[in-house]
Formats: sequence, structure tokens, C-alpha cells
Amino acid sequence: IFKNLLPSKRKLPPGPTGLPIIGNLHQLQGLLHSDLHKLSLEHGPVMLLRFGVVPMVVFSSKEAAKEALKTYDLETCDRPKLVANGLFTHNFKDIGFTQYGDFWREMKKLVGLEFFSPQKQKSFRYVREEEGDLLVKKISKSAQRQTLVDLRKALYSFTAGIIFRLAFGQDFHDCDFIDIDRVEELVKETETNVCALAFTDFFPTGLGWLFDRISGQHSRLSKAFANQSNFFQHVIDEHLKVGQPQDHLDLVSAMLDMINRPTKLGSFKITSDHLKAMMSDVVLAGVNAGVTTMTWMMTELTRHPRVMKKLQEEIRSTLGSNRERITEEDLEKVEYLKLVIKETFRLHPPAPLLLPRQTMADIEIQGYYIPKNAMIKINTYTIGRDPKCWTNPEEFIPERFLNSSINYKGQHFELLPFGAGRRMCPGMGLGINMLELGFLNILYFFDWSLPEGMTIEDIDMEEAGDLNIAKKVPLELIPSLHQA
Ligand code: HEM
Repeated sequence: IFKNLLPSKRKLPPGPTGLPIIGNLHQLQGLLHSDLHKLSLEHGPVMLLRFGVVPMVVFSSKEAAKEALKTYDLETCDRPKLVANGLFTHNFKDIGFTQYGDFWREMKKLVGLEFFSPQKQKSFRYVREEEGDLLVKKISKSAQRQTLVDLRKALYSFTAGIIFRLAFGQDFHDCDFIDIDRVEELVKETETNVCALAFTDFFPTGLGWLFDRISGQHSRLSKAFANQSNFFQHVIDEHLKVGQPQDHLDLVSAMLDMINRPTKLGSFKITSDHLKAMMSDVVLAGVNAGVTTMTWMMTELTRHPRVMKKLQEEIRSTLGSNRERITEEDLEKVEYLKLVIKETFRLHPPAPLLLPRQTMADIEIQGYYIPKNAMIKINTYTIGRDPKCWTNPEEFIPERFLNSSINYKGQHFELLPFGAGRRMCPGMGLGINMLELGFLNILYFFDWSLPEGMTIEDIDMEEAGDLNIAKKVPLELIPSLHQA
């Protein structure tokens, strides 16, 4: 009906036929990026679906993504005001889910200076190096006993260890109110609920409100929010205790200082809601994307012994023998590691659909009319497998990036693990830094083998997740100390 009512010159994108009221929801029962991938192979790189009453347009070619993200830069797209995003960010007082404008710009600048700037990150390098040492120490124990290491858990402890110390000033390896398992549970619960789509987002207000109450969605969100809020309050209370030792000025201390000063963001005053919203962004964005990428990377290396051997040889010959520890001076030296990271991002972008976007006006992309208030999804998973961009796209071949100018910094739309445009990830430098440091440590000091009786064909590649798409089945390997 919608199609027929429009003037004929407005060509809508093709897409699967939906049902009355629910639209295409019944066709999206599995992981969203993978369902959309299959549908776009049938319907094309610009595809229109309906989520309840809301149109959703999916872009899954390099050209379509480029045009969409450039249009986004032209202020015709923005973050949608989804119910769950608003709840966890104290009504959009964060960076990731707030809409573009003075507040977002000021907040990104301020937090950027306090946390993401290269100078700040340089002065915290000892935190990352210490967490690297701890990772090696833990794996060494398993190597001595020849016991299995769950790679996700080991890398989780490393990444969360860094992020929690940098952002929250909290060493959870030695903390009396939280441990690693509870941290993981909390981060997972936050991610699932922040990304949960409420019926209110896609159905007329009264109806959606009712569905959310009946289905239990509303109480699930409230419970997860309360858990997260309690944890953040604990962290803030620790900071407020007089005489607390501080090894550096972490993000929470810096923002508490702004609250007390008081600092104004343009016409906004920073409050504890801004602090908690920012803590939520860091928990959501800072930990999982890195761990997810590292686990996929180790999985692909294990499945491709040739690549693993070449990478370890290059790391060991570049860093020299008898090293006792890896430092940040060692980062960026190993060229082949950079190619392996790019290839992992191509096949396993941790957030394959980026963060949500919505059109703020009617626009035209690739010759198709996209109406105002449409949800926009950029499917980087499909783009990473597009045979028009990549030869043998399903194969893991890091050498494809040799002598290639393609990088992940938002200028090459065939590889967008950090997004592009003005809403691109501000944590890219820190994310890459943690990835390289983690891998130099685990591949310089250890050799890895599969448990007895298991072959590389047995490695399960099933995906799971909400925003970050991780390996579903744990990757468990046996480490041996490398004899130089
Ligand atoms: C390998 C590591 C990481 C990956 C792959 C990654 C990926 C992404 C992606 C895909 C987006 C959405 C961009 C878009 O919508 O165009 C994003 C946004 C964001 N990321 Fe990251 N990220 C990583 C690490 C980090 C870290 C370590 C932090 C901070 C501690 C961080 C903070 C953020 C924030 C605040 C945003 C929202 C930016 C905005 O909306 O303006 N990320 N990230």
C-alpha cells in the first residue's frame, strides 16, 4: 500500500514482502546480521524491510555504505532514540547513543581529552604492560601443568583489566566487591539489554507500551539497569573515600572533578548522570569488541597453522630472543600482525551492524528513496564477504592486504570495523593497542595446540551475541612455553 501511494519517481529499495502489523520480524529469528546477510544476497545491497511500523533499510555494499555514511555526515541521519539506549544512558547523556549536536561534540571533546588522547594513553602505558605481564603469568601456570586455557576468559581478564583500571581506577584482580566472573556477567547483561529492541520502538506508543509490560521486556530492562547502576555507584563510592590511593587520574576521577568544579559543557552542567552514562558506554564499547576480535583472531590462527607459524616466526625474529617482557615500544613493529588483524576484522567485524542510525529527513541513496525515520543498518559482515571487493572472500588470507592501501580507519568502506564518519569509534587507538599487546604476549612466549583427539576441522565457528558477535563455543587450547 505504502509503495503504491508514493509518486512513481520515488523508487523504494527492493526487499522481502512483510506481513501486516509485524512487517518482516518473522524473517529475522536468528542473529540479525546473518539473517540480513542472507536476505540481501537475494534482494540486493540496498534492501527495505519493516520492523513493526518502522521501515528499516540495510546497506550491504561498499558503494551503498559510502553513500549512506557520507549522507550521515551531512546531518540527515542520527542515532535513533530507542527506549533501552535511553534508559542505560540516563536519557542520552553519553557519547555513543546521544544525538549529534553541541552536547555530543563537547562531551566527545572533553572525554576525548581526558581519556582517548594519545598523550593520556601514553602516560597509562604501564597499566597495559602490567596487564600483559599478568596474562603471561597466568598462562605460564597452565603451560607448566599442561592444562587447557579458555582463550576468551584469559583475554577477557587482560582487556577488562586494562579498561577497568584506565577508566574506573579499579583493579578487579584485587577488588573486594567484584571479580572477573561478575564483571563478565555484568557486561553481558548490559550489552543484551542495551541492544534489546522494545516493542515501544516499533509499534504505536500505547500498543508497544502494553506489549513491553506483558512480555516482561520492561522489567528485564529495569532489573539490568539497577544491577549496572549499583555497580557504578560502588565504583564512585570507592573514589569518594578519603585517602584512596590513586596511581593515575582515571576517567571517573576526572569526571568527578568536573562535577565538583563545576564544568559546563556548552550550556550543560556535568552531573553524576553524565558520569554513569559515560561509564555505561565504556563498559559496553571498551571491553567486548576487543575480546571478541582477539578470540576470533586466535581461532583463525589455530585453523590456519601456516599463518600461525609465519606470524610467530616474524614476532620472534623481530623482538629477538630471551625477552622477559613485551613493552609498548614493540607495538607496530611486526608487519604481518597488522595484516592478520585486518583479515580478522574483515571476516569477523565485532559489531557487524555498527551502532544504530535513523534518517532525520527523506533522502536518496544509490538511486533509491529512503523515507524519514527509517532505521539504517550498515552490514559490514556482508561487505567483508563481497566477491566484488575480495578474491576468495570466505578464505582467511592475511596476505591479501600486502601492498594494499586498505585500512580500517574509516576511509575505505570495504573494511569498517570501527565505523566511519563523525560517529566513528573514538577508542580505535586503544583497541588496536590492546589487540597488538595481547597477541605479542601470547604468541611470543607460548606455542599452542589443540586438546588431544581434536583436529582443526573440529573447531566450531558458530556465532552468538547481541551487539558484539562472538564465538559461541569457547576456544580451549593447551599452551607450552616457547624455548628460544
Ligand atoms: C577492537 C576494539 C574496538 C572496536 C572494533 C570498536 C568498534 C566500534 C564501532 C563499530 C562503533 C560504532 C561506529 C559507528 O556507528 O559508525 C564504535 C563506537 C564507539 N566506541 Fe568503539 N570499538 C573498539 C574499542 C573501543 C574502546 C576501547 C572504547 C573506549 C574505551 C570505545 C568507545 C566507543 C564509543 C564511545 C563509541 C561511540 C562513538 C559515537 O557514537 O560518537 N571503543 N566502536
